[in-house]
Amino acid sequence: MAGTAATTAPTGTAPATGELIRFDGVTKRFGANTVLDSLDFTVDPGKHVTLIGPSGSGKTTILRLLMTLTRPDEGTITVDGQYLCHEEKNGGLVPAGEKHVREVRKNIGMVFQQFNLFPNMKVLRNITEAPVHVLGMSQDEADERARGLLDLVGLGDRCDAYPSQLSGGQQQRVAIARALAMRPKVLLLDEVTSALDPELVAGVLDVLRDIAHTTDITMLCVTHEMNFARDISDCVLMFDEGKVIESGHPDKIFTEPENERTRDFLSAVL
Ligand SMILES: Nc1ncnc2c1ncn2[C@@H]1O[C@H](COP(=O)(O)OP(=O)(O)OP(=O)(O)O)[C@@H](O)[C@H]1O
Repeated sequence: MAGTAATTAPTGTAPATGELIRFDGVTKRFGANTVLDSLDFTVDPGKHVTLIGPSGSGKTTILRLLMTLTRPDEGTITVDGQYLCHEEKNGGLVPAGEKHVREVRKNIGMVFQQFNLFPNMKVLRNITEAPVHVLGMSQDEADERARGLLDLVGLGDRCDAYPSQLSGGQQQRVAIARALAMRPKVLLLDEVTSALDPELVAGVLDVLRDIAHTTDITMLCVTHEMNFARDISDCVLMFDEGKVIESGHPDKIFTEPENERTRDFLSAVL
C-alpha cells in the first residue's frame, strides 16, 4: 500500500525494501516557490495510486521527477531498489550520470495529456520504434508485441493507420500501448483524458481500467476523473502545498475524508 513513510537521511546504500517507488525527503523548488516540501511516500509493486489535490499542489512535478524531466533539490527517489538521480560513490551519494539514470528510468513509462505520436509513422511503428531502438528487441518480436497491445487497447485493426487518421481517444490509446511496449514496471498517467473531447474520455478510461484490473503493472495517476480514481486506486494521496496531507483507500478518502482541506477540495470537484 502506498502512504507516507518515515524520512530517512540518504546514506550510501539504497533502502532494501519491497517498495517499487520511494520518495525520501524530496524537496523541489522553482525559484522561491517550494513545490514539494520534504515529501515522503512509497508505492508497493502492483498497486495503483492516484494523486489528487488543488491546481499547483505539485502532482505533475512528482511524475516529472520520476521521468527525470526535472531533478529534486533535496532528498532521494528510489525505483525498484535503485536510486534514480543518485549513484553511490565512496560510501556516499553523488548525482547520477546519464547512463545510470537511463537504466533506472527504463522501469518507468508515462502517458501525457498530449499523445505526442510520431505523425509520419504508422500506428504499429509508433509502438515498435522504442523497443527496437532502445531495448534492442527484434523487429518481429516488437511487431508481435505491438499487435497484442493494440488488441488490448481495442485498436487491433488500425496497425496501418497514421495518427492523423485516428480520433484523439484512439491516439491516446495508441500512446498507452506505446508506453506499455517498453515493458515498464510503473505506468505514470498525467491527466491523460484532459485534452480529449468529452465523448472520447470513457473509451480511454475503460482501457485503463482494464489494464489496471488485468495486469500487474504499478500505476501512479494524476486525474480529475474521480470516479475513475475510485475504480482503480488502492490508495489516494491528497496533496496540498507540496505535502501529502491525507492518504488512504478511495472508499475512505472520497466518503469520509478527515482533513478539512480534503473535504473542501472534494466538494469542489465532485
Ligand atoms: N518548469 C517550471 N518552472 C517554474 N515553475 C514551475 C515549473 N513547473 C511547475 N512549476 C510550478 O510548480 C507548481 C506545481 O506545478 P504542478 O504542475 O506540479 O502542479 P499540479 O498539482 O500538477 O497542478 P494542476 O492540477 O494544475 O496540473 C506550480 O506553481 C507551477 O507553476
